Amino acid sequence: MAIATEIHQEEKSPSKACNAEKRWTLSDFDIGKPLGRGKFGHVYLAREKRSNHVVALKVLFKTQLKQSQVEHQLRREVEIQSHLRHPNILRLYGYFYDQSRVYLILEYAAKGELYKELQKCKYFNERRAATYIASLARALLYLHSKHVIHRDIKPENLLVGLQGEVKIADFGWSVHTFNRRRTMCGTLDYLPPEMVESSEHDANVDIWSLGVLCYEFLYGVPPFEAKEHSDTYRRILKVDLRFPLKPVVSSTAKDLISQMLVKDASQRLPLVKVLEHPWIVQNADPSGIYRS
Ligand SMILES: Nc1ncnc2c1ncn2[C@@H]1O[C@H](COP(=O)(O)OP(=O)(O)OP(=O)(O)O)[C@@H](O)[C@H]1O
Repeated sequence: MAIATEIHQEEKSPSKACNAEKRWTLSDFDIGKPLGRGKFGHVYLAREKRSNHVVALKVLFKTQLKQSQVEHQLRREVEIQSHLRHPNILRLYGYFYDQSRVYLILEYAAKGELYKELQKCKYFNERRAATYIASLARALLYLHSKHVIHRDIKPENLLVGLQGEVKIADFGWSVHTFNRRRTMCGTLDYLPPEMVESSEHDANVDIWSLGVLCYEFLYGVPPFEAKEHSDTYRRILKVDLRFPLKPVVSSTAKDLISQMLVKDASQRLPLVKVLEHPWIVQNADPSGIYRS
């Protein structure tokens, strides 16, 4: 399957192909219905005219990007995401811009946002949660092999493809790194202890977030939720992990969560072991697609 970036690249000489993304313009697309809006702009369903490929076109306003000083972050996001190729990572095919806007050409995730599904169901059954967690563990393994740490895994950043496959969609906080990082970022509920303490962190931060996500999938709320931010921080630092009686969750699932939510980052269950954990083996659909 090839969107026109790839088709164009094949048609052009190699030197021109290097700049393939820069040659897109709005007139290359038929614009369809709005898919949603974010902080910095709108997302539309669109079709690339030459290839007929359906995509999601994200339109960002330069003034808003400048005001919020996120141009650097966006550039990093585009640079990282455009090089990734994995079934559980949303493709970024290319980008272009005009005087007032930046356009991102994204893979279309037909089933929309995962957190809406979670809100609808309140919590997922174990087969569904395990299928998503296994897919995400595979996607994170791939990212880490490319020295990319995501740092912001949470339901709001996950989309669902046509077949029901989960896709990591937002790379705003990701970093390409060979070193250990010391930057403070991410959303409170999913912050690992070493990031709360602003100390050095590495790819193991994503294992922590996967543990938080697994808990939220199964219980419908994140594990360290509290009314005050300071209390959430305190609960994270203590790893104040409690499993409610309802909904009923298997002890193997709780075992996996407990092995991912470990304060010492180096002691968290490695992603390869997550995939071998009995709860994943027994519950995850190997196809990565949850069928209700
Ligand atoms: N590739 C996509 N396929 C399908 N729907 C999408 C896609 N990208 C975005 N959307 C929809 O458009 C909405 C807005 O997306 P966008 O990424 O701009 O904002 P956001 O991630 O929700 O918020 P923020 O601006 O805080 O990052 C999403 O919530 C989703 O419903």
